[in-house]
Amino acid sequence: MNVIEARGLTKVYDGRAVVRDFAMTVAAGDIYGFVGKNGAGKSTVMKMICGDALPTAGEVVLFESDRASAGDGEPEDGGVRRIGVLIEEPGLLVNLSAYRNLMAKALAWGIVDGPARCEEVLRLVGLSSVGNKKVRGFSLGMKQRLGLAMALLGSPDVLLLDEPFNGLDPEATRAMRNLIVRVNETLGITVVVSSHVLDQLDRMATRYGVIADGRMVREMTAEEVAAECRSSLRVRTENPARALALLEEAYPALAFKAEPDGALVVAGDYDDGAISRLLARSGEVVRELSQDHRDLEEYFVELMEGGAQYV
Ligand SMILES: Nc1ncnc2c1ncn2[C@@H]1O[C@H](COP(=O)(O)OP(=O)(O)OP(=O)(O)O)[C@@H](O)[C@H]1O
Repeated sequence: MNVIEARGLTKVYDGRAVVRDFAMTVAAGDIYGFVGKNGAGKSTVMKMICGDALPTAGEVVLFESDRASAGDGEPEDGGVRRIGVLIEEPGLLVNLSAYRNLMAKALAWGIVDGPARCEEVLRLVGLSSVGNKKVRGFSLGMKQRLGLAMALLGSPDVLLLDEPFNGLDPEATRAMRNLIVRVNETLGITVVVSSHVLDQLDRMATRYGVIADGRMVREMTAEEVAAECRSSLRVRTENPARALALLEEAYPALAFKAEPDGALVVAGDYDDGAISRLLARSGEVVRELSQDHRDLEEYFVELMEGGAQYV
């Protein structure tokens, strides 16, 4: 089931479209890595999904039932209550304890059995031992985890987390990442997490969406991203045309590209040793045989900068 579907989503601020004809699909169970540069429109999209901002045009369908479309006026709750949100500052009252912050929200939301639920989410995010301490003394990482506890309070089916690693040190970043994976795996909560910390997304995202200039550049699975980033093999021989013919004949499942300098770039599930032996056996003089690895960051920067082909 798709838990979020955005279609033709557009948001205009002060006469400027900051999100344009935007499409996004998040399936149940995903950890959806939402990638984009500063100002690309990530927060605005997330606000439209959770009902904090109304779209100027287009619609967001939650849990496959219609909710917010342009010009609806006040959004109805067609699923918004099933979304937990951590966007920007968690809005904590620093003179109150973590527990009291949670209780204030539990009361405002009319959450049944508030005290037990607050204890439960504190335990979930690893803050039980400091639940009665004032938030004023919390580190940024603890505040972010409390923000996550607030988002979890209403037992959501989906979490929207906007830049949850911002400003966190490596240990707090790891704790936050582990927490996100745990709520996804053990509670079955679908998570949309925006971040430009790509190596963190790389360790948890099951799908990705890349936004540039307010538009969706591409959505893809983690496997598709891994395939794009897989190593390629660069082969330079004395007689490139003959080498290409030999390799194409021997390995029909691989992809070959001829570079302007005569080198062949081999992509796919290749065995570099076998290729080297084949060329040597056939009398081809190999001048270069090297692996070329495209890293994730490089790939996403390419997508964000070259994003001419929008979906
Ligand atoms: N309430 C608003 N009024 C006017 N312009 C806005 C408003 N909110 C966002 N913008 C503008 O919309 C654009 C997209 O902002 P948004 O915060 O959605 O981007 P982002 O991808 O989340 O970036 P960042 O990572 O920096 O938060 C920016 O140019 C921003 O200045």
